[in-house]
Amino acid sequence: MNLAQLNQDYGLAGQVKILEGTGGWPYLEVANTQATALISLYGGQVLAFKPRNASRDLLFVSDNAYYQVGKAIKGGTPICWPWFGPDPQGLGRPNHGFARNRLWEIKRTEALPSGATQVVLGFGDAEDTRELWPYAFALEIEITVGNTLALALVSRNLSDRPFDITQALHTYFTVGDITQTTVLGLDGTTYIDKVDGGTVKPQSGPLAIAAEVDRIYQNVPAELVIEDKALNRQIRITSTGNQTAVVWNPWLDVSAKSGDLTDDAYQHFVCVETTNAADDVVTVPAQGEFRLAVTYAIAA
Ligand SMILES: O=P(O)(O)OC[C@H]1O[C@H](O)[C@H](O)[C@@H](O)[C@@H]1O
Repeated sequence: MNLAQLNQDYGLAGQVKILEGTGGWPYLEVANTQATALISLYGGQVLAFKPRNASRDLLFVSDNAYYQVGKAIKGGTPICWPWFGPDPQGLGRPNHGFARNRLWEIKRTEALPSGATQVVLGFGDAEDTRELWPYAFALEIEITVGNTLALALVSRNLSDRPFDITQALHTYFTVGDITQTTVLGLDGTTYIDKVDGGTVKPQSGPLAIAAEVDRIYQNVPAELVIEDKALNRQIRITSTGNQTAVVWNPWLDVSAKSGDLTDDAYQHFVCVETTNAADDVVTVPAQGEFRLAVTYAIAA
């Protein structure tokens, strides 16, 4: 990949620089008056986002993350697409689909009048995707770096028949101390408990995390909040296009067994994922599109 050419085509003076980074592929370094961010072309994912007035990054990236073609980067904002979780047809295709395991392209970059910077990445079907999933598509992620971080995942169906997808914006949030972290907004919903054989259970009150948590929450509201007492901040998650949200923390045993997590990693992050998961399947009509969007705001 020709970095000089990428910078000429997509660099924005004082806002966007394209550099080669870990793994040997290009990254976009965004810096504007409101925030800084680091975006990897591999996976099409944001690895760092810090508003100018924030003391800690919004996002968590594992110290043991893989930066290897064919593997997912553990941290930031991975994209699970065109399915969430294990292969829905049990054919042995990769967990969470193929979007997080490939290089994306830069589609456009723009300095917005608000002072924020927008970066749009995408990729479409190719021989290897058609072997895994037999549809023509164009997938784009619109990333807006400003006082908040906004993501919109747009799935375009270029085929002449509908397709079904499940998907996730599988974001890893930095927390000061998981034992002093709660997730608000889920009270009164039900969840599929993946650590208890998929039993459906009611949620009552805030979600405190004191063991492995892997849950698909159903009929979630548009706003969820991570309350982080140790860092003395809240992360407000506002989404559209989803009826489900996944909360995941691996806790000690799973962290210790995962090659791309340090043993104590679970203490420092929680995933609150904006999803179309379980029964929240999206059908994208032939030649149609679907938009899943989320905004993350840090509040004191
Ligand atoms: O390790 P990964 O394939 O990245 O998956 C990490 C996690 O993603 C989601 O949160 C799923 O609900 C979990 O079951 C899974 O363990």
